[in-house]
Amino acid sequence: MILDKLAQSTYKRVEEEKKQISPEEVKAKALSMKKGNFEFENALRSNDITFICEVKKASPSKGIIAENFPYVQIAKEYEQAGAGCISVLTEPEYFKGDKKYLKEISENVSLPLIRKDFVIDEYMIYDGKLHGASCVLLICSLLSESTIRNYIGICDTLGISALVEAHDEMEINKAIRAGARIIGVNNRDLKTFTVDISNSERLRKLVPENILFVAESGIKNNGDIKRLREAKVDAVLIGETFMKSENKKEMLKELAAM
Ligand SMILES: O=P(O)(O)OC[C@@H](O)[C@@H](O)c1c[nH]c2ccccc12
Repeated sequence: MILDKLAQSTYKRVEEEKKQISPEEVKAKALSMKKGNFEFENALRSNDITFICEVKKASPSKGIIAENFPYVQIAKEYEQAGAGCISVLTEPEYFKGDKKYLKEISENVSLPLIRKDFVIDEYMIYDGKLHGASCVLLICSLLSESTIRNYIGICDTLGISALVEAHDEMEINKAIRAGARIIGVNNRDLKTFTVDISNSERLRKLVPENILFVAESGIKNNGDIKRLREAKVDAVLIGETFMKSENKKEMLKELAAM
């Protein structure tokens, strides 16, 4: 399965990173920064659906999505278009992401940013904070319930949020028990790569209203947004549809239309 490969390669990457900057140093540096104000989750609490727009060059399911990849400019366009938050892929091998994209984008836009990566070590949370993240992704199928709870605690000390990603009913319950304040449902099945928006519609019903809910992946048009609005999701996470669109402002307007 692709997630196993991703986890393995991430593990190796983090071991290399620890040789450059030790875990103690990354932690101390992150803790010495100004504590965040949970900007990411606050942005999701607005009345209407919040758009989390993703900066993504490639993916295992689609290969290269954007040959031309002016990441800072893309992030600025998202900000001007009216996005609520931005997701930045930092996984280098399968998504062609980079931590420097996150850092540079944080220096050029003021929207809350999520570090989109496969967090398997607390090192990545502290390092995410150092690179300007207001949120990290915690994937249920990669982490135990107690680890998720522990990582949310680390995020709390830094004033950043955790988006806990679930695929099915069991993982939703795991996320709730672990104390998630934001749960994301990936509409893409990572075994088959097929997408189905009804996954979000179905699982939304299992999540209490006080927990923020994000529908992720495979969102293409205004009809999809209408369905998800009706299902009472708080936010949508959209990558490919925006990355492939020439005019991101027009695209967001079209998607958001009531
Ligand atoms: O490009 P899409 O289909 O709009 O999907 C965006 C986002 O949901 C997807 O990139 C994603 C969802 N969960 C992830 C976990 C890791 C990496 C990437 C993802």
